[in-house]
Amino acid sequence: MNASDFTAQPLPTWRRAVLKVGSSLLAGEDGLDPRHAGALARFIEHARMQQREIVLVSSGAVAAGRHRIAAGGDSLVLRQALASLGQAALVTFWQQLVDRPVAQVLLTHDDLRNRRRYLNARATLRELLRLDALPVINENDAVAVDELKLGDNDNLAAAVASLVDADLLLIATDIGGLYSAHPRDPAAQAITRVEAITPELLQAASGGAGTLGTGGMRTKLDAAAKAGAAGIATALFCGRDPDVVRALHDEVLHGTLVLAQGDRLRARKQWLRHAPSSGRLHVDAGAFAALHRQGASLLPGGVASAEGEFRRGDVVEIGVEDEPAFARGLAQYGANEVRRIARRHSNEIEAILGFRYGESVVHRDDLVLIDATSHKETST
Ligand SMILES: Nc1ncnc2c1ncn2[C@@H]1O[C@H](COP(=O)(O)OP(=O)(O)O)[C@@H](O)[C@H]1O
Ligand SMILES: N[C@@H](CCC(=O)OP(=O)(O)O)C(=O)O
Repeated sequence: MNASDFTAQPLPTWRRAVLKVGSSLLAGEDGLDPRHAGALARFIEHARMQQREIVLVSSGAVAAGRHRIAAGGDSLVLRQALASLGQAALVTFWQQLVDRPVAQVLLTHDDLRNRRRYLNARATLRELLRLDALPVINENDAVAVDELKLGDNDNLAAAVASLVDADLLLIATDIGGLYSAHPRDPAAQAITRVEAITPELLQAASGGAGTLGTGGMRTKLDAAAKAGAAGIATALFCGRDPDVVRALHDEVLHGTLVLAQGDRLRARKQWLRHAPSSGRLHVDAGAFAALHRQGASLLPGGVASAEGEFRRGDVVEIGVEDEPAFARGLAQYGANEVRRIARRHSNEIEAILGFRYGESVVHRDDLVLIDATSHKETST
């Protein structure tokens, strides 16, 4: 069983991806081992040169912690302690492999279910990408408890892919991709393309993890199903094979591609178009032109006033004075905050409010233009 079982295929077009790297690729005899991570780091740097963005979800804290302290057993609380012992080493490990600042972000499922924390995590990650830092995400193992735990970083990576509006989820593991049965079965066949995740496939993937990993192929398929439902394709590949990783530079996948269910942007824009709105932003002609022609974000300088009592994260309509709305989007700031920063420069937000979620009132990723007369969706 190796990567040559998987015939080459093009990667879907992408501009922002989440790359998940499993413990199976990082754990060595003396703690974390850069042998396989080096090629992945070069891929991350190559993507950056092509103006692409990568958010890294990296396992390996438990493996790093195990090396630092002699402790037997495998209880949940011991794993949590080991993750705490190893997390700093994990982030330092990645920092040594890439040329720009890395930023540690620890998340739990609970964070992503809580509306305020979800929005804050999203704003922080966007800001890190804008600053050209490499976010390195891991589960916040010390506080994750059974019922709140995402269970594994494969599912965390899928949630993060939706959170940051990624176009692609890349999962690097220690095997070439998905097989029709556990790879210990000599009859197992490589599956290069998955159009729908069926109960049979889930069954085929349920034979358990490798010695170092946690979830095995099953959690990777669960993650691919979640990403797919959000319109994001998943590519599973072997991060131990430098040729496989190198091929990604040329948009070629030797592994398994799990297709998305529908188009991500369309699904999201469709939702924005129909979700109930909680208020309205009245904008000036300059903002109208910027949003319409350049696909820009709505900055506070272009906002004349806010109507309604919307909160941060609510859907709002956007219109010029009292004309019919020409756009809809998610407000980055609540109505009272928008009233205070309206007509001001983005640089002044922090001085006025005492905090800042980002420079825009509505980010362009969260904006859909509508034809004010026919209310048909137009492109942004
Ligand atoms: N149908 C299958 N196809 C491929 N791998 C499978 C399958 N079923 C179980 N596996 C196991 O999943 C492992 C990869 O998952 P895991 O050990 O959790 O790695 P990681 O640390 O990268 O998450 C493989 O090494 C393999 O042993
Ligand atoms: N948060 C844990 C990883 C849990 C996990 O999902 O591991 P893996 O199956 O190797 O991706 C750690 O950093 O060790």
